[in-house]
Amino acid sequence: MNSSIPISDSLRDLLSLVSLTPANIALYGVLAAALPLVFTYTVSSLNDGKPTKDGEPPVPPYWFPFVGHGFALMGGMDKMMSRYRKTDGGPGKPKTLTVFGKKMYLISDPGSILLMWRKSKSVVFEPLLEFTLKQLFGGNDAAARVLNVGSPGVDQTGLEGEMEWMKFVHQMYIRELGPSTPGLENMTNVYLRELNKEIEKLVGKETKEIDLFAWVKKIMFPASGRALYGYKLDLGEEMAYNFWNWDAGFLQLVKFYPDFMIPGVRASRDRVLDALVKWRMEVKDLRDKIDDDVVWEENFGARLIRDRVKLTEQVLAEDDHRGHASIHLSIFWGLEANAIPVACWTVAFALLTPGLFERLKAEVSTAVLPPVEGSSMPSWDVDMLVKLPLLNAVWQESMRLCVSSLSPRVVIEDTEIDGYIYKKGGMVQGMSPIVQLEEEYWGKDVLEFNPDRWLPFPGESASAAGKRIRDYQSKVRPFGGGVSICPGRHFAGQEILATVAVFVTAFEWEMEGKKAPEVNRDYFGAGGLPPKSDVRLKVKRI
Ligand code: HEM
Repeated sequence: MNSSIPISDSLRDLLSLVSLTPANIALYGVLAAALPLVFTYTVSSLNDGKPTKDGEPPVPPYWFPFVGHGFALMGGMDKMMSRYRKTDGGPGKPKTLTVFGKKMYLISDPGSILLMWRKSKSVVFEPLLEFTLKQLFGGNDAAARVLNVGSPGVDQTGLEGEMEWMKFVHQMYIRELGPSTPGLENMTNVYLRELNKEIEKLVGKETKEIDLFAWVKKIMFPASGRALYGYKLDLGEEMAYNFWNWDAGFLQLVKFYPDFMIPGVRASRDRVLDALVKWRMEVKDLRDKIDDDVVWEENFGARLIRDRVKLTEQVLAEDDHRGHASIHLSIFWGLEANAIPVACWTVAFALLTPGLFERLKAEVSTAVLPPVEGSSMPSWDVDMLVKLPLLNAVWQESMRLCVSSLSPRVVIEDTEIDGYIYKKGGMVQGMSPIVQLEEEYWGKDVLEFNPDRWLPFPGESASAAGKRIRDYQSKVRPFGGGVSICPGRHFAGQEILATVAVFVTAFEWEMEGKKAPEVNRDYFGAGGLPPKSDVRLKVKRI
């Protein structure tokens, strides 16, 4: 008899579950909503770690049908990858994500990223040009059309027979920004001259307290702007404010944030566009009066810009001011937005890493030349400067820690990379920032600034050191790769190395007890990363 009591109790429990009380209705609602999620998660977990039936990289488990990995992605690609990294027990396994029915492939093995760049006929950047131009640089349909002509993976209906603007521009990059070209040499010389002028304006013999990052930005923004765009573009304080205010919202623009969530970002970008409109109006009639052989002059700056202005005028209506300005803004952003933060970090580490300042000062003194007439600042043998091992090591290590460049591509034909199939229509992200900070490649001190890892270790043979350092170089790719690799990388290198040389040579610094700030990694994928805080130092001219 005793045993009947529990049976009737459980029956009562069961009946109470099926009776339709409001509490039960709510419970069933929750269960009904959870069921598809649990089902999706269970099925996707069963396939975890295996290639898909089409041979694509494995799909990590996810909960939400259709939304797929969308929510996880919103939490940040870096956090997502570090979770997968833990589950995989090692680095470098590629992943297929599904996001609102679309495929996104994440590649985080350095060798596979390189292979992906080499497949430049079927894995291309061009289908993203229109999005980039409109969403980030404020371009219009007419300007997007210009970039789309001849672009692989972009429907060419209605574009046949028009000029392939991007093709010409890529040729110009090689001609004007390539190593040892007169274009590059002149830009670097102008940059150094303008850097010196800005410094002479701002620093004297009396000691001054500064915020290091803000101060380096203030000096470099007009100097590098003039090296590319000449003297007629407004590079004053308001322009700088608008530029950095817009740049700070860059990731949110990529994610289509509305204006109320990023107040002032689009408005600041429009002010920068206005400045470019004003500049073009002022200089455009001079373009045919300047000899083709002139590599740099004050109106257009570098010949590259003069040639881009001429080319753009062949394909856009003369009065499409926004169209012209947005195309000119893209290279202006490339120039300022990445190189300046990287230079700030390189200077900060050079000054604030114990013992480094004196070593660097001694090394760069071998490339110093007497000041040019009319200047109180040293000048430089740039060819020597760019070969200095410690200076380069400091730059490489700063980029490893402080640049977060993704390399987005679209698959336009099914493509095999390292044994996996990447399907047409999918988007690919080369996850170089993950490689740069992977403990298995760099060791326990992966997050520490250690320029000496880029130099031969004590007792290491030259060939072993060369091999190790080449291997390291293959794991730091801040400039992307393949045919869309950053064309400004040689100028960036020269300008950053020269800036560090000037900053360790021409000033007396008071930096007792100060440390380089922490890197703000919330900006994953944004290029040159900002610091979490500024650092106050005292400085005066020697
Ligand atoms: C440290 C500084 C810099 C970094 C980290 C950087 C990074 C990058 C990256 C990651 C890309 C995309 C590459 C890819 O898709 O694989 C890129 C493209 C580009 N960069 Fe840079 N960049 C820097 C400096 C510069 C400078 C100084 C200029 C101008 C002189 C410049 C102009 C450009 C342009 C025009 C593109 C687009 C290329 C195209 O149309 O295919 N960049 N940069």
